[in-house]
Amino acid sequence: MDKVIDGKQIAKNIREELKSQISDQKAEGRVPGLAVVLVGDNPASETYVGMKEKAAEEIGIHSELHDVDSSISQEELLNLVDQLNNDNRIDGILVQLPLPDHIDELAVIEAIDPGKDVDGFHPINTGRLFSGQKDLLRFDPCTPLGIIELIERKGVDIEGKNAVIVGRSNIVGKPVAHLLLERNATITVCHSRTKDLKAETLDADILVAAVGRPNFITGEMVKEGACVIDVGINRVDGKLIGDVEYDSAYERAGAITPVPGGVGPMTIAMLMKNTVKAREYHGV
Ligand SMILES: Nc1nc(=O)c2c([nH]1)NC[C@@H]1CN(c3ccc(C(=O)N[C@@H](CCC(=O)O)C(=O)O)cc3)C=[N+]21
Repeated sequence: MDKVIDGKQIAKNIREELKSQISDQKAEGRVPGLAVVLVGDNPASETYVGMKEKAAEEIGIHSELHDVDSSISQEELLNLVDQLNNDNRIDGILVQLPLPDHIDELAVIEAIDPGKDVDGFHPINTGRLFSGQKDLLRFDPCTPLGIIELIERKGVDIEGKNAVIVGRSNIVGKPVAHLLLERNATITVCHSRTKDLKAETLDADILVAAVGRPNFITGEMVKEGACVIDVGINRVDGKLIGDVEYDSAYERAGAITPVPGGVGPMTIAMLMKNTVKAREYHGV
């Protein structure tokens, strides 16, 4: 089988699966609704938000963009979130990050109704993930969820494997560690103070690179046959470069995600999945 994990294709398959669920929801009386809040005019954010809207519309999710000026006050933004919390047509709320410096990101995230937090960033949702709560409604963050889907749909078994995560961010490193742990991997989380990074990564059956540094993980740091997931999206001279030096890592890996076309499209597919899940929870 091909070593390359085709995130673009897998994301497309998932969107197809969601499409039929959404048409059932429509027949039931209401399609899912997603509100995307974009503050200011960061070009990267505009691109991502555009991709999210396009994906939503394509599969029949009602999506609405709330594009507000960067001068919006924190209070006004919290009011907008509150208005969306109380809007029955809206199942999912996404506030595109990063936010301008004068706004307290955490305060905005905490203002989102946890039942509409399709990003999975609210402390209720991260708390339920970190405590292994499976019975109550829980939204897991989209990029980590996409990583798990890529691994599983490639047919790589997670149970009992050594999973090494490089990077400890709240949006990728920490949550993906918990998702892997929940599937009985043995996890190691590495970061800038890790003493011997190469020794750790060479032990990885599953290696997740989420550091935000172009070509940081080289082939000689990859264990023979490992499943390598590259979460990096670094723009270098107008080109997208991952955190993994692809060519050298490809030689050693058993499976590997490209950048672009790996994790990125899955993040968006999982946002759609969480929105459909939110609609299921809210009912008609
Ligand atoms: N509240 C919030 N939720 C997010 O999920 C969120 C966010 N804020 N802020 C920014 C990051 C980044 N992010 C990406 C989504 C898709 C691609 C993606 O599809 N990338 C394509 C390439 C796209 C291109 O060419 O630029 C790929 O990797 O193939 C990348 C990055 C979501 N984020």
